[in-house]
Amino acid sequence: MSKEELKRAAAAQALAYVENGMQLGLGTGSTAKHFVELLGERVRDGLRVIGVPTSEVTRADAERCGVPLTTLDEIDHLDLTVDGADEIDPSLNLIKGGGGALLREKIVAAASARMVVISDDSKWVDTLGRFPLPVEVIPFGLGATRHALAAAFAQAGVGGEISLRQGKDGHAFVTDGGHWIVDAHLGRIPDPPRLASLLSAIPGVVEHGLFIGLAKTVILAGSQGLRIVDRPAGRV
Ligand SMILES: O=C(CO)[C@H](O)[C@H](O)COP(=O)(O)O
Repeated sequence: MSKEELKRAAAAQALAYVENGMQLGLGTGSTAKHFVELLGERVRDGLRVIGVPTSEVTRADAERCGVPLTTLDEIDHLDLTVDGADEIDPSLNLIKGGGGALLREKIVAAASARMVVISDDSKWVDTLGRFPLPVEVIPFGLGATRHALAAAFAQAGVGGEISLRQGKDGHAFVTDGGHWIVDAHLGRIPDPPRLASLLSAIPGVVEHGLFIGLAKTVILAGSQGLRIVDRPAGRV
């Protein structure tokens, strides 16, 4: 199976968690796009759901696929969010934000009773950090924010280069919220919850790509088939 087929297989399995009448968070990225397309097929067959997209790209995909949409202004909670991830560890902590949608993705996941992550099995790692950690920042005061980030990384016992993400036009990549993203090349994050708290305390940081304790279930598709992993009880 190709990587795209694996992603689609994981997305198809996530449909098993969808029930009639549900309010759904719709993730961003190539794997989440498969889910939106498959959900659209079900909607055309009569499934009644309403979705909140986590990015403008996903909004356009969902509209194209005929999935009815709302916002977290009109409703205040979701039953289920289905989203991809860049890395997943055995405690089901995640790195997200490779596609630049981490802020809306985290708001939507936090408003959901359940977050199901769909992925091919290449994203499963023993320790988070090989994938550069995205941090969404306010453009104002970037130098000071970078300095504070470096201090937080040192305090957490990690270190590495911090780079400002660039868009296809060669300028700073701008998120749907009008912010910038820096990617921190840390290699290894031994204590993700501690690093997450340190990053959240920095004024210029809008949000970071560590998703701690949000994913309840991960559906991994690999050459041997599907593996469903639920978060171990009591683990953050
Ligand atoms: O966090 C994300 C976007 O901000 C994506 O879920 C993540 O980057 C995975 O994307 P893909 O499914 O394309 O590998």
